[in-house]
Amino acid sequence: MPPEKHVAICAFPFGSHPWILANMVGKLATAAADVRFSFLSTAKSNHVVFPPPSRAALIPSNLRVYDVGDGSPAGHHEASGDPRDQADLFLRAASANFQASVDTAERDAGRKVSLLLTDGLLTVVACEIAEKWHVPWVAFWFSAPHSLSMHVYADLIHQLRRNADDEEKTLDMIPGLSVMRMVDLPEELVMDPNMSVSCQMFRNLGNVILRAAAVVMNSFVEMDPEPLTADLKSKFSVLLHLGMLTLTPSSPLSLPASDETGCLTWLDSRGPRTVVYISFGSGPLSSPPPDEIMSLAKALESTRTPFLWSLTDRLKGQCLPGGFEERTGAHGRIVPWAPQREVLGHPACGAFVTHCGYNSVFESMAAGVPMIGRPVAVDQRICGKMVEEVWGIGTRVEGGVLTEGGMVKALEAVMRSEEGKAMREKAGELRRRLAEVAGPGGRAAADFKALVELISTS
Ligand SMILES: O=c1ccn([C@@H]2O[C@H](COP(=O)(O)OP(=O)(O)O[C@H]3O[C@H](CO)[C@@H](O)[C@H](O)[C@H]3O)[C@@H](O)[C@H]2O)c(=O)[nH]1
Repeated sequence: MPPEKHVAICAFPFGSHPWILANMVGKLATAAADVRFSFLSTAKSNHVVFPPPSRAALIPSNLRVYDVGDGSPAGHHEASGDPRDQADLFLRAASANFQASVDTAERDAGRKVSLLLTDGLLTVVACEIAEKWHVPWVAFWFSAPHSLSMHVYADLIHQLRRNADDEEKTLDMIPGLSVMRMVDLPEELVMDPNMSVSCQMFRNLGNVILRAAAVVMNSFVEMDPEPLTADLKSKFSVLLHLGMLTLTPSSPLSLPASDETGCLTWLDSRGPRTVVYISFGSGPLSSPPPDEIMSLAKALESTRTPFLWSLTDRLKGQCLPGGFEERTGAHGRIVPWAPQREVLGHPACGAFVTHCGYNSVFESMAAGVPMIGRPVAVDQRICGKMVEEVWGIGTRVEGGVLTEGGMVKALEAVMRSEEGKAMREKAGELRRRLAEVAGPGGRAAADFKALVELISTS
């Protein structure tokens, strides 16, 4: 007999988003074995997240993966160039492309879709499809809860933000956000909505997401400021907190954690808390400009700080000073991809230079490692601010950009000073707290059960 329920999952196929969604869906498919799940993303993203044949074998049997068009014009192999243009092309065609793939998925399953599960960034598209098909939809919010709140209050923010002088105004009219300023707003919220399809969609997101049957947060209710959580709870029909989806026990579909690049073995040979780990996330939009990468490299070389750097071959070729790898080979290592969670959890890891992506910040916190933040885009200013000003577990680089002098100071402060010791102690306290709330008795475990129930009965 075919499974009774059929959940279609719409992925936003950029950066870490499809990985985290796939990890979550892997867990849901295991927990709700009689529900059919159809995971829809671009061929390029599916090929990375579910590469054949080895990882494909790990996919639960009730989960099928379908390719959707990436929006590139007919005749082009795939959208190319600026990642923002790729996102725009994808979003422009997303509604039609998802609907076409769902038709195939429904034919394969012999069942109509009963629920749509979507990345929160696809809110406008998902709402349009779900309302057309008369099915409920659930949105996953993978970023900081603060940024969701900013989207929900976008109209109010836009009324109050009239000119450049307003940039330093705090957002104290929004519950739980009094520490944030206008200038910390995610850029997709402040971009001119007439610029592109994605700008329009992101600008409308906050109003439309209120119509979701449920919103699932990638955070722990116990870790978020109470006024913020209480306010969001009052706005949504159902608000669930599944904890950091990359932290809680992984499904077979979590990000690759194997140590193919030998990072952990290399760390084994280093002293406790001596190595600085560097990564600017999983997508090209989050990398600082080449001259800043160059300045960071110079600071690592001049201070002889042991380092492990996750840096793509392209950036390595473009941005490092000539002969850098040869000169620093005795104390540094560059790899194209690192098993980040394991690296941060290694005793040799003393600090993390990060773009302050939401997952990276929480992975560092879960490992008790202090951070040096260089926020680059989207929600990273918010996360950087939390790290430095609210949690006290790191510092942002001087002037907001990487310079050799600023980086030397930051390394000294975090790796070797009393200030750095205090940051590490606070990070250690948060690590213990996170371990407690992520456990089987925590709220995240109860909310996961509630989501499985919702999926199985909607
Ligand atoms: O060598 C590497 C590099 C990255 N990662 C993993 O990749 C993920 C990166 O996630 P995140 O830190 O959130 O960065 P982005 O991939 O850049 O994430 C995008 O999506 C996030 C969630 O919406 C936002 O917070 C960020 O600002 C946005 O850039 C983390 O789980 C890392 O552990 C590795 O495992 N190895």
